[in-house]
Amino acid sequence: MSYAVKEIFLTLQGEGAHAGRASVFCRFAGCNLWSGREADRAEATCKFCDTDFVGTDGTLGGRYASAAELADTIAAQWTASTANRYVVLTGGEPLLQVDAALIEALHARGFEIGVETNGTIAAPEGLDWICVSPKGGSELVLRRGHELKLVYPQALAAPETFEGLAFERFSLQPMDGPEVAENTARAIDYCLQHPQWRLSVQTHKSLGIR
Ligand SMILES: C[S@@+](CC[C@H](N)C(=O)[O-])C[C@H]1O[C@@H](n2cnc3c(N)ncnc32)[C@H](O)[C@@H]1O
Ligand SMILES: Nc1nc2[nH]cc(C(=O)O)c2c(=O)[nH]1
Ligand code: SF4
Ligand SMILES: [Mg+2]
Repeated sequence: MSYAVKEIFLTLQGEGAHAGRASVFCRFAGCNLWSGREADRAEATCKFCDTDFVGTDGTLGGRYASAAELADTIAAQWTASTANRYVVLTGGEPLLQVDAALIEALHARGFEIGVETNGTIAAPEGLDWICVSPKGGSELVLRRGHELKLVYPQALAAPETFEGLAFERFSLQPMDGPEVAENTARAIDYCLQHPQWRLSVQTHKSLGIR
């Protein structure tokens, strides 16, 4: 299988339970909940996306012909010693493309594998940290995992809907956009009143890193 990748870069995980962790990000092209074109945003299932995942024109973007080729490119971005290697597979929607061959190739190179997913597609075996971020109006297929990270507020996805699911960690992430200040205040209030949830701020944005 070949892989369509938008960009690959080394940064700190900015969000959720692993915030602050050195990570190679592999952003796959394409998503099943939005075309990525502004003209289609109003009709998309997911309308608030903060990411350009269209095409393969980003840093180290391209079509990778094999799992080994993609895993080698990811490994080449890791500048530290081989200890604590961590890769975050994101997108776009990574589970449209991530398969057993890629998981095996990344593990063989010493990586722990995290994934950021919208939860609408079943996950292959072997992922080390599955972070599910449900989108109102879509069907949630991944109903257990390591982290559930809800962008807040969403009209069709109240936190109460998810609080009984089998996740180790529940993160509430203020929706970025024109109302981020108000969304952040509301998320803080929600976490104070519902301590099952922990606030996830997008630290990379305030730090000015990718
Ligand atoms: C760009 S998505 C890619 C992975 C996957 N498609 C998903 O939605 O989880 C990465 C993360 O950014 C979050 N996100 C996207 N747009 C956001 C926004 N405007 N404000 C806050 N978080 C956002 C998503 O919910 C997800 O947790
Ligand atoms: N630093 C940083 N952390 C992130 N965590 C999740 C991201 C994503 O777009 O999936 C992201 C991202 O784009 N940058
Ligand atoms: S599901 Fe993820 S990648 Fe797709 S449009 Fe929504 S936030 Fe963006
Ligand atoms: Mg992002």
